[in-house]
Amino acid sequence: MSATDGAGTPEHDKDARVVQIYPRLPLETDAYCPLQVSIKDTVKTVIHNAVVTLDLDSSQSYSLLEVKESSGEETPLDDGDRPLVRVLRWPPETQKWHPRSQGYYFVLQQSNNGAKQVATSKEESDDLCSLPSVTKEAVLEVLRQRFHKHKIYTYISNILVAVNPNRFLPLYYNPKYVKLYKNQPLGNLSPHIFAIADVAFRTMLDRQANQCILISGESGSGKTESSSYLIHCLTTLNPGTYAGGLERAILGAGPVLEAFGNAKTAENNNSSRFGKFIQLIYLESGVIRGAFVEKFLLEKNRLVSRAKNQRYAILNLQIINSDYDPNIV
Ligand SMILES: Nc1ncnc2c1ncn2[C@@H]1O[C@H](COP(=O)(O)OP(=O)(O)OP(=O)(O)O)[C@@H](O)[C@H]1O
Repeated sequence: MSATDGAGTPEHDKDARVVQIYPRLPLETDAYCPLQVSIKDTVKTVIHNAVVTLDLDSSQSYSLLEVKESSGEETPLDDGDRPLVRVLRWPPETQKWHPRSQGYYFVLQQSNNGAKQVATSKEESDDLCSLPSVTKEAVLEVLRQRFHKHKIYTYISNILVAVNPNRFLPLYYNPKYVKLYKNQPLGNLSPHIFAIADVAFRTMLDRQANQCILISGESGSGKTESSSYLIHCLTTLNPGTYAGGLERAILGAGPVLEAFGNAKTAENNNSSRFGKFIQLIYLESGVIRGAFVEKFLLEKNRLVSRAKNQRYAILNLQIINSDYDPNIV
């Protein structure tokens, strides 16, 4: 087996298949590694085989990410996961060789490449309150240095500052971090949005009192994205909650609201032109019963008119650009 430029169409026998693994190395390359994988092979075995096949530095550690959609969302796999089991859940046409542009492949990434280094140990700069002098320059410099180390979160006491990375950092949001931050006092580990969710959840249970998380920032800073991560964490903290379904239902309401209330702006391609108040309703035991999403301050004028260099709301724009006949409805 060897790394190829992806032109070949590997064969497979009935007990094993050839899966497409694309290495993400410090030097960008189009090479890929077609690897024969059996149903029993774990991620650890597959990584080992890929590293040998691609002649990579075996003293480094690597991780394997599953990419399903062509949009490129990457799911980090655990060492014990079995890649072929995942492949068998993909559409049949993607289970044999197909162009990378269609999605459905694996990425092999060096663990120190990007967000794998979500160091969970504490650092002095984790909390801006510990700076010897708190000036605007010092604060910005610390945030900048942390950002370059892929540390997008920083505390100011019990406030979390999130810097928008403008790209998906898969390993930052690995489900294992929900478990890691569970029942940890704030500040015990490196700053993370899951720590905020966990503290709110625990305080609600301990005090049997409502808790509120306020997300604020300028347009495009990542408020909507952060609220999704919070909901993901809050719906998975209690094992009694059927997390997947509820999380899907709450987050699934987002695109519908966004069709009416979002518009492309200079700052954000999908800017929310309304505020959102999301309530998660819990039983005393901490099991979620449901959720309310309330909208406020909708920029209604965008539905009927637009200022210079501004766009209509997404749905209006689609209606305007389509062959839609208003007499039909
Ligand atoms: N934590 C994150 N990880 C990866 N990408 C992010 C993150 N936060 C924000 N982004 C990126 O930045 C874009 C803008 O973020 P988002 O829509 O959440 O901003 P916002 O503060 O809600 O903006 P607005 O106020 O205009 O609605 C997102 O579409 C996403 O691509």
